[in-house]
Amino acid sequence: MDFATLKQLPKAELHLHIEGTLEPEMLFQLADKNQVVLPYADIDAVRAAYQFNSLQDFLDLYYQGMSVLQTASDFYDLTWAYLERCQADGVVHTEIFFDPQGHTVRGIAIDVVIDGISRAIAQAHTQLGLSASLIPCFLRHLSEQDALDTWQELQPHLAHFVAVGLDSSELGHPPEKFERVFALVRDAGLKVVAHAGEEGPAAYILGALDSLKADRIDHGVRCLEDKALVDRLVAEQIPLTVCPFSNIKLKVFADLASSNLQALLDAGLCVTINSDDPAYFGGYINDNILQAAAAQQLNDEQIRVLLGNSFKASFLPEEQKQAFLQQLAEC
Ligand code: HPA
Ligand SMILES: [Zn+2]
Repeated sequence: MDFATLKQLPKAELHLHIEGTLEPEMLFQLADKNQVVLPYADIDAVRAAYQFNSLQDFLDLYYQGMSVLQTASDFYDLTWAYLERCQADGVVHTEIFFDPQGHTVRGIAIDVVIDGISRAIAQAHTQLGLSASLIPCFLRHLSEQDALDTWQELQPHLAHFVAVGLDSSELGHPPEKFERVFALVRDAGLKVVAHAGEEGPAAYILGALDSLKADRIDHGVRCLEDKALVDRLVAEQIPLTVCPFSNIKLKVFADLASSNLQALLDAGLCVTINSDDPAYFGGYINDNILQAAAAQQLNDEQIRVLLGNSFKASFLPEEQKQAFLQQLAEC
C-alpha cells in the first residue's frame, strides 16, 4: 500500500500523548513567548538530543519539554496542531492522553490544561468534522496518594473524559499500586487503560487486567512471553495499542524487522497501530503503519485489519463504530 492510499483510509488513533506532539518548532516558539530557558541552541540540537536508551531517558526530555506549556492558549495551540494533522492523515477519531500531574506539579492549574485542550477538541468537531475524546493518565512513578488527589481535582471535569489511563516509568511501578484509585474511576463509569508490557514484563499486563480491570492495554507487546495471557487477551479480545516507532526509539526491539507485530496478529490479538509521542519518536500514525508493515511484510489485507481494529478498540458508541467500519469497508 502506498502512502497516498493509506492516508485517505479512515482510521482511529488510540495511543497518543498530547504532550508528545510538541514539535521542536513549537517548543522554541512557546519557550520564547513564556521566557523559558531551554538547554538547546537550536532546533537541530533538539532533534539531535532525541536519542534514547530507555523509556526513562525519553521521559526525562518529555517532562522537560512540558515546561514551555503554561497557558490555556498554549494547550489549545498544541492540541489544534495535532488535530489538523489528524485531518491530513485520515484520522477520523482520536482518544487523546494527557498527564495532569505533569502540569500541576509545575504549578499549572488543571482547569487551564483542560480548558485549552477541550477548546481545540470542540473546534475540531465543528470545523474539521473530527471526533476526539480525552483520557487523563496518572503518572505511575508518583505515589498512590498523588493519583488519589489528582482524581479529586479531576472531578469537575469528568464529562470531558471517556477513560483514565496509567503511564510514565513502568519498571518498579506495577499496576497493583493503583488498584484503589482505578476502582474509583470505574465507579464513576469511566473506562480504564494502562501502559503495560512495553518495558515492563508480561506480569504487568496481567496486573492491569486483574487489578485495574483494564479495558485496553497500551503497548502490551511483551504479552507473547506468557502463552496463557495471550490466550486470555485473544479470548476476551482485549485490544493492544501498539506503537512501533516508540518500541524502536526506546530500544524494546532493535529495529522494526525484529519487532513482533506479525506474531501478535498471527496470534489473533486485537492489535492497533499508534504514534505514542510522534514529535519525539520520529513519525505520525501513517509512517508507523507503513514502515512497520513493510518491515514485517504485512499485506494490504492486514493493514485494513489494523485500521478496522482501531475502530473496534475505540470507546465510541457501538453505532458510531459500525458507521466508521462501514466507511472503511467502502474505501
Ligand atoms: O510511551 C510512553 N510510555 C510511558 N509513559 C509515557 N508518557 C508519555 N509517553 C509515554
Ligand atoms: Zn504511551
